[in-house]
Amino acid sequence: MAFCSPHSTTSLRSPCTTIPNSGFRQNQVILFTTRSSRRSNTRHGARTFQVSCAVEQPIVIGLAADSGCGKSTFMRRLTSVFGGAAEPPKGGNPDSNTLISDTTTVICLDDYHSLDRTGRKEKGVTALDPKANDFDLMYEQVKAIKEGKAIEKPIYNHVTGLLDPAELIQPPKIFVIEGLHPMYDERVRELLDFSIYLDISNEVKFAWKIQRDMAERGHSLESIKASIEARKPDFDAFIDPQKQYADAVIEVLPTQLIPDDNEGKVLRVKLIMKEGIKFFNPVYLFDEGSTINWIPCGRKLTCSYPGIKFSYGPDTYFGQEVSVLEMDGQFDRLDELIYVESHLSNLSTKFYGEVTQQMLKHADFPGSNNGTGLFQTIVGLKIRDLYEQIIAERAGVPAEAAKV
Ligand SMILES: Nc1ncnc2c1ncn2[C@@H]1O[C@H](COP(=O)(O)OP(=O)(O)OP(=O)(O)O)[C@@H](O)[C@H]1O
Ligand SMILES: O=C(CO)[C@H](O)[C@H](O)COP(=O)(O)O
Repeated sequence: MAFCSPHSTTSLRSPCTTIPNSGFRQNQVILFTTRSSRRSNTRHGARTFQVSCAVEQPIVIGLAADSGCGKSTFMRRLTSVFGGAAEPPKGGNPDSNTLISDTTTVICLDDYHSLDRTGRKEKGVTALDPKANDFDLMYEQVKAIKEGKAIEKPIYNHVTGLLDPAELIQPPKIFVIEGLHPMYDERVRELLDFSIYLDISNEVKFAWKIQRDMAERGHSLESIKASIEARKPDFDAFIDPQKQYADAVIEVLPTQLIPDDNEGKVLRVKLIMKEGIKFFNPVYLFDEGSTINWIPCGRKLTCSYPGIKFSYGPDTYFGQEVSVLEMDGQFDRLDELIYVESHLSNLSTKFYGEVTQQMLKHADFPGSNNGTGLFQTIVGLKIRDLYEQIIAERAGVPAEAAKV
């Protein structure tokens, strides 16, 4: 398919020629960004220009969390709810951080690091520091995607620690920005149709990091501790405060079912859902708005020590009204989750048992036997529902007609 002529003559990667299998439609707006220097650890000459005029307007979802806190796992669950597998852009940089499926494109905001690894070291800043990130470009490009324009997004290469040449990102139906700062910059925050924060307590983060970085990456216990400690001041200053802006927060804490537990294997997980968000109806247990404690273990749910406890009720979070659903403990048999599912309402499922089916499908993902997997799956379903309602509203048709 051929592109129209750009309004600017900046030298680009074939902006006006045929790109096979690009999926571009005629009359689509394409916003390109170029940078004159790739080697530099700061960005120079970033520019954008428009090619023609256009069409589809994606919904934009923000997912914030610290590194190693389950963003990728969550994204795999979300993509699966829409069907189809998510893959890096075909034929592109093998170290791309982007994942594309039929419906969703997930970009990692690490790609907006303005300082590479050496640059951060020289300046004595961490990747969590806003000074190491280009929020102007992030805003400009998320806005462009939201307007249905394609972008040339930079790539931060986690293997080399360098800023790689940009990759072409086309507007999908659902555009997810995941990373350290999706809700940090007010301009970017305003573009989000829905936002999620994964709030992993220090104890649990430490346990997960040890599990991954010691077992899979050969790091020592001391180096893991040191890395967590080194990040903590900037995490507290720049990442953690974003949770007040999230429409849904998944908070992961040590269990209260085992006194003084320090293993971090059994988890207490809270799904904190803001009230009054358009197209988002919080999930509830038994009776909307009531306060409920429920121990489902018994004839219909097999539970070994320490058991499972659910709680649900209204609360406030950063001064805002929320509903909180909590699960402490873990499932012995995932197929029995259907019993729990049948007591939850407003799940936005398309058929009875869809939550259980999704969980069984990804039983090998981290957290599938506890509230992290359950609540990530539920939030995935809520995002699908939100998308369908937004599309229906735009088209002026009933939500049923916009089902994916
Ligand atoms: N729900 C969970 N239960 C137990 N462990 C988990 C869970 N989620 C993530 N982990 C652990 O944390 C590791 C990192 O998870 P994941 O890759 O999803 O996080 P991430 O935020 O995308 O990380 P990064 O930003 O470093 O790429 C996993 O390999 C696993 O060890
Ligand atoms: O906080 C992070 C988000 O993933 C990373 O540490 C940051 O992107 C820097 O990456 P690297 O350690 O590969 O240089």
